[in-house]
Amino acid sequence: MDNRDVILRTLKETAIDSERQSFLGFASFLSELGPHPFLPGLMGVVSLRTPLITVMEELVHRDLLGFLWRCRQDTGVESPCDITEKRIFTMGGQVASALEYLHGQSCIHGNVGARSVLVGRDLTAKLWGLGPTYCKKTQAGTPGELQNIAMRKWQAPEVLARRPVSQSSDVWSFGILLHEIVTLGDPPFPKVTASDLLQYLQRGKTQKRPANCSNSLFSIIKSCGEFAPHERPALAEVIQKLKSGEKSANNRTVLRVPEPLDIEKYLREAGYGEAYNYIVL
Ligand SMILES: Nc1ncnc2c1ncn2[C@@H]1O[C@H](COP(=O)(O)OP(=O)(O)OP(=O)(O)O)[C@@H](O)[C@H]1O
Repeated sequence: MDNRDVILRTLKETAIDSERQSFLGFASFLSELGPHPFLPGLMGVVSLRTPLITVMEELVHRDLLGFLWRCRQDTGVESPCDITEKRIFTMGGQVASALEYLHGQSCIHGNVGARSVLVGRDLTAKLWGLGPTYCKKTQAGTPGELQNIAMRKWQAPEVLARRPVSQSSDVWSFGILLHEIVTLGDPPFPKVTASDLLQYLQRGKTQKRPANCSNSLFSIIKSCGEFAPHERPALAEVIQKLKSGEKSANNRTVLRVPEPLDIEKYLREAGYGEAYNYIVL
């Protein structure tokens, strides 16, 4: 047995039958996906007695969005928060590799973004947020249907337009994720409301190049953000570009953002509904 830290996901004992089925269905979905170096490891499931539990590998820095926000300022105390351009290429390659693996299993993730990536002690990035993937696999969903209205700013135009989604729709969201990393957690399209986003994209507008973003990183972000799904690159190509970019990327300049995060402004600009409850730990 190895000595990995774990987290326990438990189902409340008062859960009704459909909740039990969904909990166990999700655990079995994870187990069927099998292990991948950049998906959080499933260590075990307690399914025969209550409380039902899935035991998952713990990634100590939790979700990437919160991690990026903690990296914005150098607090002086010892911290692992040194995001360099090289680190972006490395993390991006890890997430892209997990996404390619999911696609190989006939899944569409549907929820790619910094909040759906977990970060380990050694800053390895692993793709999570698989709830919508599981839902899509188990329910015959309408093409382009949004599982969660709060995710519009991350979704490809065909999803916003309720047209058929494909694995290329994940590639669009992956480009948004790279943009989130290089801006240390800025909201996507901050000046456009979520309801105006589709029209904005239909007019051919795109995100501007962030101040810290190199040409090679921005060219990957731009290619993922092509309006037509067939013009976006395949993940294999994205991975190859990230690997080659990683070799020459700057590993010294640590990215920082001078102003502290204003959570209310973030929620507004990211298009989250008021009910969404996000805290920086
Ligand atoms: N294995 C883990 N290690 C460390 N932190 C975790 C782990 N799993 C979840 N967390 C933390 O708990 C939060 C909520 O987890 P949860 O599993 O509900 O994720 P989620 O991204 O909302 O997934 P889904 O979209 O499938 O509901 C994550 O954002 C993360 O901060």
